[in-house]
Amino acid sequence: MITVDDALKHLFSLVTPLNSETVPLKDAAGRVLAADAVARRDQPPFAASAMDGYAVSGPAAHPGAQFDVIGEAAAGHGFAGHVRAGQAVRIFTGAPVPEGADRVVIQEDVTRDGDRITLGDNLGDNTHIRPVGADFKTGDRITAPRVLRPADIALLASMNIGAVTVSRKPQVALISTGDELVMPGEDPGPDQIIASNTFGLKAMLDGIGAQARILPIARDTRASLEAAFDLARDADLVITIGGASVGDHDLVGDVTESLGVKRAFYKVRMRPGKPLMAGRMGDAVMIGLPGNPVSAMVCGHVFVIPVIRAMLGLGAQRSSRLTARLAHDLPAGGPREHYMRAQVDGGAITPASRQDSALLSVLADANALMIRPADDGPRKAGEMIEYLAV
Ligand SMILES: Nc1nc2c(c(=O)[nH]1)N[C@H]1C(S)=C(S)[C@@H](COP(=O)(O)OP(=O)(O)OC[C@H]3O[C@@H](n4cnc5c(N)ncnc54)[C@H](O)[C@@H]3O)O[C@H]1N2
Ligand code: MOO
Repeated sequence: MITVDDALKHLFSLVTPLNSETVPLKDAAGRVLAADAVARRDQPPFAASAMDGYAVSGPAAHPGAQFDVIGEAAAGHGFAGHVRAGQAVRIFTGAPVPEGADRVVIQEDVTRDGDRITLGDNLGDNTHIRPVGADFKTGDRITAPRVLRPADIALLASMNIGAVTVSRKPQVALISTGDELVMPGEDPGPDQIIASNTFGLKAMLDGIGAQARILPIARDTRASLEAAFDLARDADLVITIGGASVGDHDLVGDVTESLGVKRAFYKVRMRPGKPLMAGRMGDAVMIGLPGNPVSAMVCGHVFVIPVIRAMLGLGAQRSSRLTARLAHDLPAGGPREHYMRAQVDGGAITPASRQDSALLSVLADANALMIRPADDGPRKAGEMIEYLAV
């Protein structure tokens, strides 16, 4: 059995980052920017008023000063003339500040009588003008790689970038294996249960920028499993679930081997998730996840998410760990690195009382996988311990 870190290293060595494609900006949220985006203009492109008021020459703006209003500047419609001594231009938020003016006095500080204004007593120092390029300048860059968040999309739009270069979405084929499984919504026989793992994993992987496809369930025969692999031919990542252990009906290892998969490893010193395997299947990475539902989801967090991120060009890094304070004492741990379903609340972490890897309800109640290193000694309440947020 190898360690989690070594298994991850093997997995990363199987990954080649995917190529890129160009997508319209409106479809780019959550995608990974694959080439720097370069601003095509200054923003604002002109000195702009930040408030509704009157544009005047700054030095003349003192309490009681009077000006003649000679025109108007609105957003989208600037004032063409020049503002001279004793003159003001009515101005609105977002409008270009006219030539000769370098200050906007907000309308709350002005009394207007016909076309004449008088400034009030509390003018302050703020010019209420946003200089050219205050937000960004032509040539400013958003650097790749970067997962595009809504704020990035708004910034790209403002830079007048209508389409962006992003990493292609990893295509993932998810194959459940086992005669006991039926799809959600179907009518299970007395010895059957519902396939849950492919659904949980699709949700997890689609959520980080992959495109996962749930294939028909492979039955416990070589022919059925081979047919499923055939359907997965164009995937970047082929994931099987179940059939990975040592039972008589656990066929994934045998079948993948006969299909030419060179196994990079089998079995990891972790709990849950021990019977994990991985290798290369043609151009694709193949990962065989254990069937127990919590094991499959934990392996998704620990291994599959980092693999997808590496394919997206985000680097070869394990999932980021946080730390929390143990809420109570723990007895010594076991020989495998243990990802315990846990609750983090106000900085304190409490592992669930039941840790059986079949219990999806416990996983759904958890917001953390608390990580106990292999052969961990007893722990005291208050000690800091690492976890993955889930
Ligand atoms: N003698 C031993 N038995 C087992 C060992 C072992 O070392 N020696 N390891 C145990 C561990 S740990 C795990 S994890 C399981 C994993 O076994 P498999 O990967 O072969 O998984 P299956 O036997 O096919 O299924 C296990 C369990 O999970 C259910 N299952 C499978 N696929 C799905 C799915 N898509 N959705 C929902 N549930 C699924 C399946 O019905 C079984 O109940 O082996 C232990 N045994
Ligand atoms: O490793 Mo199994 O995955 O402990 O349940």
